[in-house]
Amino acid sequence: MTAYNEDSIRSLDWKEHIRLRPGMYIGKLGDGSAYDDGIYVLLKEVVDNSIDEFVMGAGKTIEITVNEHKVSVRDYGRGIPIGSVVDVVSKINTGGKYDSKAFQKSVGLNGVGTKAVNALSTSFVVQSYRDGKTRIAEFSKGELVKDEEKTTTQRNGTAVTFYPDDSIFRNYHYRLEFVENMIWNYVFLNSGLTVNFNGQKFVSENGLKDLLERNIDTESMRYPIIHLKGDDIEVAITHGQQYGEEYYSFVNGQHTTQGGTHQAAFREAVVKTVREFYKKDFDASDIRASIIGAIAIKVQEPVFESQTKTKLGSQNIGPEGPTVRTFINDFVKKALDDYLHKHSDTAEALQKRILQSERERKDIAGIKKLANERAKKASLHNRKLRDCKIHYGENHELAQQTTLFITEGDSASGSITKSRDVQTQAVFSLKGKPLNAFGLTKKVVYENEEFNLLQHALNIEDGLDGLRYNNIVIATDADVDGMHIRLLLMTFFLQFFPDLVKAGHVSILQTPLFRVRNKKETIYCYSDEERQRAILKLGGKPEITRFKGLGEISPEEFGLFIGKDMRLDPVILSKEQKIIQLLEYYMGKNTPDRQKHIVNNLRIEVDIAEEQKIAEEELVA
Ligand SMILES: Nc1ncnc2c1ncn2[C@@H]1O[C@H](COP(=O)(O)OP(=O)(O)OP(=O)(O)O)[C@@H](O)[C@H]1O
Repeated sequence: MTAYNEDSIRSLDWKEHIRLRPGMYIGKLGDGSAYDDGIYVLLKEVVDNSIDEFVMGAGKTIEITVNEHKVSVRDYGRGIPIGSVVDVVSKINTGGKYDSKAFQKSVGLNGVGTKAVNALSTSFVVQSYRDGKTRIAEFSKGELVKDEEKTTTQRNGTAVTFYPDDSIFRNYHYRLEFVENMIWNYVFLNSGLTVNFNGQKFVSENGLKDLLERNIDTESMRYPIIHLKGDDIEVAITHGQQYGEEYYSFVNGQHTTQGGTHQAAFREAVVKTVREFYKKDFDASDIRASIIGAIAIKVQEPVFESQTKTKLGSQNIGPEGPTVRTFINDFVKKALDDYLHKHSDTAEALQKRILQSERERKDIAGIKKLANERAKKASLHNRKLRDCKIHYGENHELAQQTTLFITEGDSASGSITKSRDVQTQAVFSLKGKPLNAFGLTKKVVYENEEFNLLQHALNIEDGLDGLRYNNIVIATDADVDGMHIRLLLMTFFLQFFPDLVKAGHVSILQTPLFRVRNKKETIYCYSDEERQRAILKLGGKPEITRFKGLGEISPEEFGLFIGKDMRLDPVILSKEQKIIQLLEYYMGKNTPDRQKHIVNNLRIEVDIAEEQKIAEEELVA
């Protein structure tokens, strides 16, 4: 046993602590391929401060520039008081928001945000402009390297520029699609605010109504968006054509991607109000089918269930307020009921939609029952699924990391099974190519054994609430067959579970194309460019191996690619994307260049194009 005495006791200074336990401050590390990776939290911590200035009535415009590795934010707020510029970003629990009433409905008043960004950046520069004076302070990993004060003619405000530390965020790069989404959410939730992001102007007049319009296929809407606003609450609702429900929820401007008490109350309140309005005891699932809703509320001292603040746990609106549930229910009941009374066309369309869902549900009730019995039996000895121990949604610090790999072929699934982390990583093995689900109805999800078991493994039959894994990772070979399986799986998800894709749960596993090594070092390369860099780096004549399929990679080696340095390519739907058209285009029967289309629209162009090229070369050879 090692000695335990005074010398064993250490006291970390603030930056050491943040760098030792970054997860405590900013959640997941990761390379930026998931929307909830830490590098986006860094960005948010800085922008949130500028938003607070806007909320205080200072500075209607915020300028944000993000490239793959660097973030700059300039606001025209009041500017950090010149004498405090260094302290507010480098002394823990230092801030100007503790006593202010104006900030009571903010997401965090801990005085921690910028310090975390500072400590986790190789370079962090903060500059305040205030009444003719400016002070600029520069840090590296939290260490002050420069501090200068001079006069200025620039407008008041604050500018922050930082580069996340790539020894902590390995191989990271900002995905601009994710950042763009964040920016949109900021402007939807702050009317009157203009954000200039990478030279483009973002502004919203109609808040959550604009949000829904941006996120859904407006042509498929069953009736015009219902948009209701009250004190500290705003909601928007419509019904589309897609399977599943889709919600966007916010608390004090924070996007609660995992929902929470407010979202649950909203779902409940809509059902209740609708039933009362039509005086019919509709099945809740028929009212909710294809619903697309958004809700934003303000709460005093909100309580979150996770440290990344993605799930609201608050039971009450504030220390003296009503419960979240009562508050939302009262508002929806009155406002939605009023609205339906005043808009009979909408009321009619809504009822029609509910009745249609009811018919569809009854149509497949028989087969559903059978399939569920089958799945129950199968899950007792479900050979397709090798489960992990922890699941998403459980109150466990590793719940965010839960991952289901969907693989094809015995060798690949064997490798993953052997090298995975049994705590958080599960494997679902497909037997050959899945069915092309394009154009089929939900019935097939029950009829087709593979789909049925997959649906049960994920536990998403009745919506995403019970989802068992945060990340659903398609892990197929990078050849033509593997690509085809990928497309088929994406078709399945896009068609029947678009909410899963939109919520950012689905991605594709990148595996290295090459291994470059000498006696001392091994570098795995995911592109030709990386291979060239590796050869330069190692010098001499390193050994170069091309990996052709997942099956060729040994389990030991595979462990490296699904561990800490796992690279994922998220499946992202862009705003212009209409799922139905998209599927028609590339999974329909008569479209010769559909592959090109999916490539562009799913934003994984580089990889597919590259893999396609390689696969074609291989076929020729
Ligand atoms: N853009 C800004 N304009 C004006 N003041 C700022 C700006 N950015 C930071 N500050 C000041 O620095 C303080 C510390 O900011 P920091 O982000 O570290 O913590 P916080 O916002 O107080 O709390 P949280 O931990 O929730 O982020 C703020 O309270 C504010 O007084």
